[in-house]
Amino acid sequence: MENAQNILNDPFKNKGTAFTEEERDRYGLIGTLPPRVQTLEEQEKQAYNQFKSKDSALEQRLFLMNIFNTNRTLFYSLMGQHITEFMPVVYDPTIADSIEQYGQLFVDPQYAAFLSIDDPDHIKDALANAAGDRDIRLIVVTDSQGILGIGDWGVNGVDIAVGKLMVYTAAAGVDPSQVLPVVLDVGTDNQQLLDDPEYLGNRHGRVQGKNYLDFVDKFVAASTKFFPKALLHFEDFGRANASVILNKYQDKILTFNDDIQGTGIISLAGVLGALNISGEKITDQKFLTFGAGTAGIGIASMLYDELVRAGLSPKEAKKHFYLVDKQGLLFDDSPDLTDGQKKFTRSRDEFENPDLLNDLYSIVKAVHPTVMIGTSTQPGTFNKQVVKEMAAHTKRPIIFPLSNPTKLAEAKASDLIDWTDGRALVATGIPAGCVEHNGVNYEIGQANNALVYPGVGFGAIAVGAKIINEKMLAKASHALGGIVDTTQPGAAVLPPVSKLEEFSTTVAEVVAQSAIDQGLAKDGVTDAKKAVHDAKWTPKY
Ligand SMILES: NC(=O)c1ccc[n+]([C@@H]2O[C@H](COP(=O)([O-])OP(=O)(O)OC[C@H]3O[C@@H](n4cnc5c(N)ncnc54)[C@H](O)[C@@H]3O)[C@@H](O)[C@H]2O)c1
Ligand SMILES: O=C(O)C[C@H](O)C(=O)O
Ligand SMILES: [Mn+2]
Repeated sequence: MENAQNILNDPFKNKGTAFTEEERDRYGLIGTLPPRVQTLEEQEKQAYNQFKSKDSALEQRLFLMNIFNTNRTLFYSLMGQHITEFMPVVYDPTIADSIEQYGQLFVDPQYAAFLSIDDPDHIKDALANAAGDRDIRLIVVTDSQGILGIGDWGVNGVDIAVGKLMVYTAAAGVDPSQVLPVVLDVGTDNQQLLDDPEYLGNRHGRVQGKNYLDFVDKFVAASTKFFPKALLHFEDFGRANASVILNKYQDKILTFNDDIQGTGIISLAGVLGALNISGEKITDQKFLTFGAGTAGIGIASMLYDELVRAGLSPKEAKKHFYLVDKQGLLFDDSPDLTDGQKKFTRSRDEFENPDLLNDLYSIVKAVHPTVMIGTSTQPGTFNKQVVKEMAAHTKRPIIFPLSNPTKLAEAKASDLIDWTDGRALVATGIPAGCVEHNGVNYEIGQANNALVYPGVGFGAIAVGAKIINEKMLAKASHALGGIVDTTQPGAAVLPPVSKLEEFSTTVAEVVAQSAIDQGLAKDGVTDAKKAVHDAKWTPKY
């Protein structure tokens, strides 16, 4: 007979007061719980009332994490019913507050693996200890150098790995006992953390260069060996490392970079949705990406691939892009270009006064973009002057301020609608409420990779895909961008979070089908829908 406390303390097995009398007898639980047996529905009601009684989003989050830590079934059942309300609490933007205060708020390691660069010989042990006897199919790993837009948060970043995995289960139905959050603690350059007596990570600067890359390689080797069926999802690595790691591994193992690829897919989906509404063609658009880092380059690359798929030559496709970073508009001879940026630079002789193209307003005035996407971490930069200038030269300006969390967004949805008199087609990184303008209700799509990575990853895992490639990503974008109700005035460019579970299944199915069609699925898997259906976990006792 199992020890009662082992069951009650195991969030994957625990049902709390919902253990039936027969189960209490079988598992040696008699007398360890109050006598009344509750249903899942009764537990949910009581938990939801407690959730509602909390005064702040952070307190709500801490309460929900308490349930997560003790009973995964109850947590996900509750989240499934209140997905729109819970997403901003469990995930972005509230997750940013919990990351900043990780040491102060710490109560539970949440089954994560903490891998220390000071102890590389124990990578295997750490992974094995954290996984226990669980059959791991999905790993979200971060090194926390670029957490959302808030920068380097050292070991605290483990929360983003936990949070991304929560969305995987809530959205797509990944079995929560088959996931592993991992943080690579390579030190931190965040002085506030280094000075904080309550900081729980390695107290030294970030290890970089060869030693860092060797550590990442060791982690990849160990995790692919131990968990050969698992997808390795990279999250919030720094600008200098994210694309290097993706390029190194994307053709070799089942891996995915959310900030590059997930953000690329959701942005393309949003653009396709917007073009469905405006009736315009993608090949007629001029794209300006403001903040040409990990996400900005991921977005430009995904849009570029779409233009090529639409029939443009690589040379013509490239002409549709204008990348802006700290240096201003990026030219062939701009200093400090990253490899990703070099693919999309412009020539100075295209412009009358290239030396003046240092600020967003001047650039918008010179370029007349039709699509403007912000991944700059610079709040308020899509200001009235910039937006009015853009809107003066295009009928339906497509404007996506994507920087997270809330305090870093390039603009507020309501301002964009106001300044353009309802003409802008808007999506934001964080959730935005409906905007009323001149009697029309404008629904604002959320262009956050959370709307798409769960379906992509789950589809790939469900059919045992060998890799994730461009064709699968394109299928995911089109599946999402196609779910827009163009008949409704003020329609959103992306489907609502309330339907996250439904469209995550759609995305998973198209990705799974693409893997099968390309001969990249596991032998014997021929039916994508069935594979996705069979793999889906539902929160039930
Ligand atoms: N909505 C989403 O799904 C989503 C996904 C990924 C990232 N993001 C957000 O995008 C932002 C950037 O993330 P990232 O991972 O690409 O970070 P990053 O550091 O790789 O890129 C940020 C880029 O912005 C540039 N930048 C900084 N100041 C600037 C300025 N004044 N003008 C122009 N460019 C400037 C930086 O030089 C850098 O190239 C973050 O806020 C993040 O939350 C959103
Ligand atoms: O985490 C998010 O909300 C989206 C994205 O991955 C980000 O880094 O901002
Ligand atoms: Mn991210």
